Amino acid sequence: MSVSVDVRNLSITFGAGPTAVKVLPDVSFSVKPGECFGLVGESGSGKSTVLRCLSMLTDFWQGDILLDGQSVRQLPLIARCRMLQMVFQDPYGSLHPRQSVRTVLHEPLAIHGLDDREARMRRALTDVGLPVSFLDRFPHQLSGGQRQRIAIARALILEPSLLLLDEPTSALDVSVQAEILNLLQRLREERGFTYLLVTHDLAVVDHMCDRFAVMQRGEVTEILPREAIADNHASHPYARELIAASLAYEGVRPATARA
Ligand SMILES: Nc1ncnc2c1ncn2[C@@H]1O[C@H](COP(=O)(O)OP(=O)(O)OP(=O)(O)O)[C@@H](O)[C@H]1O
Repeated sequence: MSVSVDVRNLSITFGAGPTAVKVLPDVSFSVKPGECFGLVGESGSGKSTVLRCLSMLTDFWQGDILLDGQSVRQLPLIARCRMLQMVFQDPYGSLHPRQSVRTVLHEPLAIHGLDDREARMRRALTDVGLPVSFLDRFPHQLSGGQRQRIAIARALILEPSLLLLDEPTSALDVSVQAEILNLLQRLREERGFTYLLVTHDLAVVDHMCDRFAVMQRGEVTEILPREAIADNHASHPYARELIAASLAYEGVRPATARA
């Protein structure tokens, strides 16, 4: 269930002519199978854009993105969806208000022609710690944390190997954040998923990630192991500053301890 990720010389420009902006000039990093790799950095540094390029939600980039050595561009849509899934920041915006949980979970199974659909939907709900009776609920009948669990269940239902997590807890209150992070941690331990996790919060990196890249203005300034946070081992000035600010703010206690 694990997959490696190689991003090589990824670049993208939005717009054309005099208003064109090169948002990612040249990004490279690798993620090992089963690793949780964080992307952190200032707002607008291009973290979400990297995930969108990886998932081909944005497809006009240059460079190479390889999943287990295979170019993501060469993967047919169906195969790509089976290999990687994305969980977005906003559990309110990512679920259609008129679709029941059953519809949300059933749709990918039908598109991919998978059988045993009822059993798969029930298992997905159980996997994310929700009762199967939630199949008949609509988004407005769910709390923010429950919605995010449904978004995770939707991502899991096709049994992908790689999850792209775009600030999966930042729209949630602190105690719910810890629950969702613990859920993601448990799922990775059980299934061996590879995670690529975008976050603003170094406490989340400290809790979840094996390594992380610090981004600034579309560039990876430094790639560090999680252990570099506690005693601020970074050598790039921006990475050092970011970690120092985070340590000063809250001592980068694990997110679970803050709940
Ligand atoms: N479709 C687009 N068209 C034009 N500019 C875009 C587009 N998508 C992103 N950008 C720009 O690219 C830059 C990087 O955006 P991105 O969302 O990747 O940053 P981020 O690091 O994830 O930010 P945040 O932490 O605030 O979510 C921003 O300046 C943004 O305005």
